[in-house]
Order: sequence, then C-alpha cells, then structure tokens
Amino acid sequence: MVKLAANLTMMFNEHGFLDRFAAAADAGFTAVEFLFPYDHPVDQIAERLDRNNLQLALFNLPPGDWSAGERGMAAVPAQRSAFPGSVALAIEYASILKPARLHLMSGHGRRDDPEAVAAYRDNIALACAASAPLGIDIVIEPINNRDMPGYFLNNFDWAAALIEQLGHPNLKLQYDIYHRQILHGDVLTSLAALLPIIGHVQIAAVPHRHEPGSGELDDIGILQNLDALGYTGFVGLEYRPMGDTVAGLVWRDRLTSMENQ
Ligand SMILES: O=C(O)C(=O)[C@@H](O)CO
Ligand SMILES: [Mg+2]
Repeated sequence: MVKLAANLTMMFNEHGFLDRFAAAADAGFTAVEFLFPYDHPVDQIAERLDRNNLQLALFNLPPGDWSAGERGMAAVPAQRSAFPGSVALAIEYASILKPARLHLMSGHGRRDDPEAVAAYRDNIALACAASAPLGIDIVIEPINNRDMPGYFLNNFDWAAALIEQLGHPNLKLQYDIYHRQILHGDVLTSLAALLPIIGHVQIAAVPHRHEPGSGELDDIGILQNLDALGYTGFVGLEYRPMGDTVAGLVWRDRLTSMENQ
C-alpha cells in the first residue's frame, strides 16, 4: 500500500496554510508535505503536525526570491555566498519539523556551463553534509521546461548519473511522475530502473496537473506498480485540485479499493 502525503501548498487551498494540516487529517491523511515553511514560525507548524498526528514527508530548502522568479540557488554561481545561509535556515526548521527528506532546487542555469555544474556539485555536498547528522536525505528533482523554462535540472538520466558520481549516502532522486512524463515518458520502466536511488515520489495527472487519474496516464496503475516494485517511501500528491479538494479525493477511493482486492 503506497504511503500518500497531501501536498499542503497545492491541496486544501480552501483554508489558510496553518489550517490545511487539520483539513488534511480530517480527510484521512496521515502524512503531508509542502514547498516552503519559512513564512511561518517553525513552532506553529510543529504544533499543527503534532496536534493532527501527521508525519512530515518533505519540504524544500529556500529557493531564493520566488516572487522575483528564482527557483532555487544550488546551481547558480552568483548565489554561492548566500547558499550556506539558506541551508542553515532549512536545517533550523528541519531539526524541529523532522521531515524524511529535504528537496534542494537547482535554480535556473545551463548544464553545459561548467561554473553552474561546479556550484551545483559543491552545494549538494554542503547540503548533504548539513542534513546527514539529522538522518535526513537531500533529494534533487528534474523539472520540466514547460512549467519552469530554463530550470537547470531537467533531465532524469543526468540527475541519476550525478547522484551515482557524487556518492553521498544521503543524496537521492525526487521522481515526480508528472515531470517525468512531460520530459521523457517511459514512466514504468524508469521507475523500476531508478528505484534504488529514488528517495521521494510525487504525482499529478498530465497535462493539467490535476487529480491522479484525470489525465493521459493510468496514474492509479502506476501507483500500484510502484507498490509492487517494493517502494516504501512517500508519494506526495503535488496536484492542483480541479475543484473542492475533498470532493476530488474520489480517485484515492479507487486506489484503495483496488489495493484491497
Ligand atoms: O514543482 C515541483 O514539482 C516541485 O516538486 C516543487 O518542489 C518545486 O516547485
Ligand atoms: Mg514535484
């Protein structure tokens, strides 16, 4: 049975951020994830997790100035001096919130730029070293160019080769099925091949990023396949509900009834 984590940045937007924890628990979730906690005092988030008996699957390191279009700092040479401070902030939150994984975003850049690649490798090493004592994995996620034009990490094979080359024991792949399908397709075969390095999975229907099962792939079949492969991590539900979040959860009932067959 796959372990689902509601993504509180995208789901339950009927409520303010801190109230989404109770809404997710009321809807039957036992785990959540979100993109960025940094606008809220860490103790308030910890209290909501605790009060609602929720595990935290994942959140992201600070992305730079999101409203100015920045989407991470790790592969951005001009951000080298700011990067250690961003890791320190993430570790401050993580030491209290205790997520299973932290997602490190690359930012914009080109993989044929040696300075960007060098910054990325060095910054990954720094983030892995800082999170290892907490028992937390760093995950890196290839993101498609349609949603994030110019994003540095936009290739699954390149990401997998880098993870192998760097050899950090706590560096893993964030496999987002939505991005995978848009970038390369071949979801089932690549899930099986990459399973040993996958630290976190996310899902949304392609192409509109709505509820699983509402797009071009058999998302429920893919989740069953992932389970059969022996994946034991979380699956983050990183989708934008078409309407009311709870009403849209009928797809989850279909998954559960198939799992119980
Ligand atoms: O966009 C995604 O996919 C993510 O997982 C985010 O963490 C980054 O926007
Ligand atoms: Mg994702």
